[in-house]
Amino acid sequence: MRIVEIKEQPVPISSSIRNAYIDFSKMNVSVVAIITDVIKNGKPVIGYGFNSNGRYAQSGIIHSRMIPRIMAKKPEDYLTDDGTNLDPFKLWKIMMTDEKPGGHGERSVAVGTIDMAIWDAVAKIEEKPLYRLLSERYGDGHPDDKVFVYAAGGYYQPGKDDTMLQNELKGYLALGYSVVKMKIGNSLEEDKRRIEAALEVVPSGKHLAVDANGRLNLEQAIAYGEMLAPYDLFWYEEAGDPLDFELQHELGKHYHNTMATGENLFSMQDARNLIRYGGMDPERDYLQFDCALSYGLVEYMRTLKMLKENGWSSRRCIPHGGHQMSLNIAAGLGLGGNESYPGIFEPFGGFADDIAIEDGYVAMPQVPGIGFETKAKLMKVLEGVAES
Ligand SMILES: O=C([O-])CC(=O)C(=O)O
Ligand SMILES: [Mg+2]
Repeated sequence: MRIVEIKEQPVPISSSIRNAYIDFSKMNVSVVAIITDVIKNGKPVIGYGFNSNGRYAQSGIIHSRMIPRIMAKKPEDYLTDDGTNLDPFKLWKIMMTDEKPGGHGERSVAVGTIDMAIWDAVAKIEEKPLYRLLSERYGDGHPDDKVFVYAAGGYYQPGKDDTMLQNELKGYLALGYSVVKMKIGNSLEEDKRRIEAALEVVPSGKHLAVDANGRLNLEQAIAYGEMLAPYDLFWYEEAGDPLDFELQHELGKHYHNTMATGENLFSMQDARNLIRYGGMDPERDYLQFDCALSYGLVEYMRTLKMLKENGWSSRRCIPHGGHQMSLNIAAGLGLGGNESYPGIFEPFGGFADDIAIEDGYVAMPQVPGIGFETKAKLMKVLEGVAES
C-alpha cells in the first residue's frame, strides 16, 4: 500500500463570538485528506484531519514542508514493518526531519492536523473505531464506552445580555450536558454579574466552569480568584499567559479550588514545564493539552507518559478543542473527558449526529476510524477537500 496524495485546504469557521483575548471573525482551520490506495467497500480509504479552533489554518507549513517530506519517501519508509498499514510514528519522524527542537510556533498545529488524518486512515484500514484500536494497542484493552463531555460556550458577543447567556446555558443543559463553560476576563464587575446570572440556571457552582483565555496578570488573576472562590466552580481556566508558569504557581497559593490550563502548550516539553513549575495539583486540577494543536497523538502519548512519571493520572486530562479525535483518545486511553462546543464552530464542533448526550456523557460511534462519517455536515466539508 501507499499514500497516493495528501490534500489540504483552509476552511472558514468564522463567527461574531469573542473570548477575552481574540475574536473569531477571521478564524479558519486546515482540513487535510490523506488518500491511500487501500480499497474498502469499493472506495479508497481516506484519512481526514483538521486543527482545533483558536489557531489558524496552517496551509503554508503543510504544503511547503510536511507534504513534500512525506511524498518524497518510499512506502516502506512510512508503513508498518509488515507493510499493511501506515505507521504514525514513522510518519511523525519524517514530518519533523530537519526541524529544530523548541519554539514550537504553529508547526505543531500543522503536524497535529496531519497526524489526525493518519490515525483516521490507520483505524479505517484496520476496520475499527479508533478508540478501540488505541485501547488494544496502547491501553488496557478495556476502552470506556462513553466519555464525560462539557459544553463550552458563554462567549462575549455584540448585543448579548445576561438573559441570552442564561438561555444559551439552559439550552446546553437541555441537550443533556451536566457542566457548561463561559468566558470571563473582560472586567471583574461585569463577569461577576454574568456568573451570578449563569448560576441562576445551573444546579450549582460545580456545574459551571469559567475560562479567562490567558487574559489576566497575576494581580487580576488573584482578584478574580477571590471573586470566584465562594461559588466553588467546576474549574477556573487559563487565568494568565499560558507560558507564565510562575503566575499559575502563585495563583495556586491564593485560589484553592479546581483550576485547568494547558490548551496553549504545544509540546510534551511545554507540558512538562507546566507540571514542573506551575504548581498544579494532580488531585484537584485538570490539564487541557489538545493533540490537534500540539503535534498530534504521537506527541500526546509522550505527554501522557511524562504525566504518569510525574504522578498524574490520565483521568486529569480533559482536552481542549471539542473534536472527535480527543474523544477517541479519551475513550481509548482513559482520559477524564473532552470538551464540546454544541452549535459553535460548526460543522467541526459536536459529536455523532445520532448520539445524544446523556447526563453529561456521550457514547462512542461504532464506525471505522475517528467517526467523522457519523457527522453529515462535516463529511460534506471533508469530502469537498478530498475531491478538490
Ligand atoms: O475561546 C477559545 O479560544 C476556546 C477555548 O479557550 C476553550 O475552548 O477552552
Ligand atoms: Mg480555554
